[in-house]
Amino acid sequence: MDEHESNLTDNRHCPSLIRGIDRLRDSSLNNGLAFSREDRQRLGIQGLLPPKVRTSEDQLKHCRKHLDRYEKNIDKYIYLMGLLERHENLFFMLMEKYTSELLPLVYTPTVGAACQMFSSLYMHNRGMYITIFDKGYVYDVLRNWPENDVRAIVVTDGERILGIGDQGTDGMGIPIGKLCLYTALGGIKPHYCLPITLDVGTNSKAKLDDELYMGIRQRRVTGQMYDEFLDEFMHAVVKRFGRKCLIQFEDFANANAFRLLEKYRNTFCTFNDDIQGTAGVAVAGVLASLRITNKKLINNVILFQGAGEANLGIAELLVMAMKEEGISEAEARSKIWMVDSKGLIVKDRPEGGINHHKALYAHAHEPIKCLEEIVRTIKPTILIGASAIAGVFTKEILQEMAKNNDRPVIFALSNPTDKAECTAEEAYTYTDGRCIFASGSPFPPVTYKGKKYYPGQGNNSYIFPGVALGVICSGMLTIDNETFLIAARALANIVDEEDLSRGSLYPP
Ligand SMILES: O=C([O-])CC(=O)C(=O)O
Ligand SMILES: [Mg+2]
Repeated sequence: MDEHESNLTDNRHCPSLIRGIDRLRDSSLNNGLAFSREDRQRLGIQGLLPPKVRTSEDQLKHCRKHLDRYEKNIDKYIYLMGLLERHENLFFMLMEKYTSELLPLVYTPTVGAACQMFSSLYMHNRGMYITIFDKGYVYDVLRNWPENDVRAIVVTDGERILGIGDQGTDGMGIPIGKLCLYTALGGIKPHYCLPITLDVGTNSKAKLDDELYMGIRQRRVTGQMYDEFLDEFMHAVVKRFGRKCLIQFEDFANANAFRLLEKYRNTFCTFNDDIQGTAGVAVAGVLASLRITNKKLINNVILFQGAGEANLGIAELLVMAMKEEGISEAEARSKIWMVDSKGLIVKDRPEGGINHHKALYAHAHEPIKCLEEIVRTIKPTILIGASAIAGVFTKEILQEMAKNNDRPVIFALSNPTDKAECTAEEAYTYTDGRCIFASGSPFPPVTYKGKKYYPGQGNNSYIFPGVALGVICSGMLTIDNETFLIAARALANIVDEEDLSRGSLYPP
């Protein structure tokens, strides 16, 4: 085996059997100009490449230069995805070398913009598209995937991509991006990973009206037909790839996300990243913040703006963590308040709209609509937003948080960047530099009154690649919620004093 065949590509086929132009066309076996003269002779690729033989180091330098030529992030995304298609190993070497710089290009926030224009960017296939018209034949479609040893699938139906809503089939950018992180951060071999979009239609008028749109051109199928399709998919995955194949649900709409998790969590190897992965990262951030506020978790009052997948998932995990500090479930829930589109969630709210997940946090209180008034009344120590309402944490709200707390904890978790509840700069400025801030999408450091603050990125990317690696390595057949509390504690424990003193609740 030549020196550039990294362990990413092994145990799949016998490398020396794939020769000539096929060798260059297989992204997982291509070494580009790093093929040595001997390799070129031996593999029948002499003359198919320019004469220069480059070291991996030189290849990385070349990629870096190439990448830097692009000004717009979306163009960098296109370049990087092209590199992945041509030369997988080099792509992942680049990701490893420049992780923090490249993550926002391959993943959030750029991937959001990519999904919005995915059909018009389309150049090459990656992953599988299974449509509602394949109902009855999902297993046969899965048989078309050329790899037999798939260990993990990230699947979306594209209905709630980040905070930007229904993207239909174009939501595919998300499973692709998530699985890039499986390899780049979790070290999971690329050929173990399969991104899948289930296309049941889209309710996005922009997509339906776009003549370049690649998905099926109809409104979303719902109800029994949708459920049967999902059920067929789950069973087809097990039949095709085995019971241990991990299925990560990503960016499904709220009701389906909760319903499908309940339905499958005890019988399939599955988790929902938006509910459980986000919970893991947010709880890790909260646990790390306690080292700054010098409080026990149970001595906090936590207010959630938004009562969707992310916040309800975080709340559940916080309840679990508080119970471990010795209080009852009821007591733990009493410390958590939620706000949805109709205002503070309270018992017997006249407007109703409280499903059974939200009802767990509906306390006896006067109804209040306005978030500012809610913050003034409830006096939270921790304020967490995941409602995709940009700017909902106003100057007044941030000032109120600073008035009531020495070190207010403020998380603006919505993605991508332009959906954040407030910017890092707003958070530090309006709390006079005292807040402990984290956001879902990355913000650059902020200098306020001469001090530089480094906001942490409370994104589930700290959780899902590691959880997936653990699940795959241990052969777990189901994944309980405790897994995510363990992950949260593990993450909080590697936040060191230097991170905290820089204002960051997460490691770099
Ligand atoms: O993808 C991300 O950056 C985090 C996430 O799961 C979401 O916002 O849906
Ligand atoms: Mg997501």
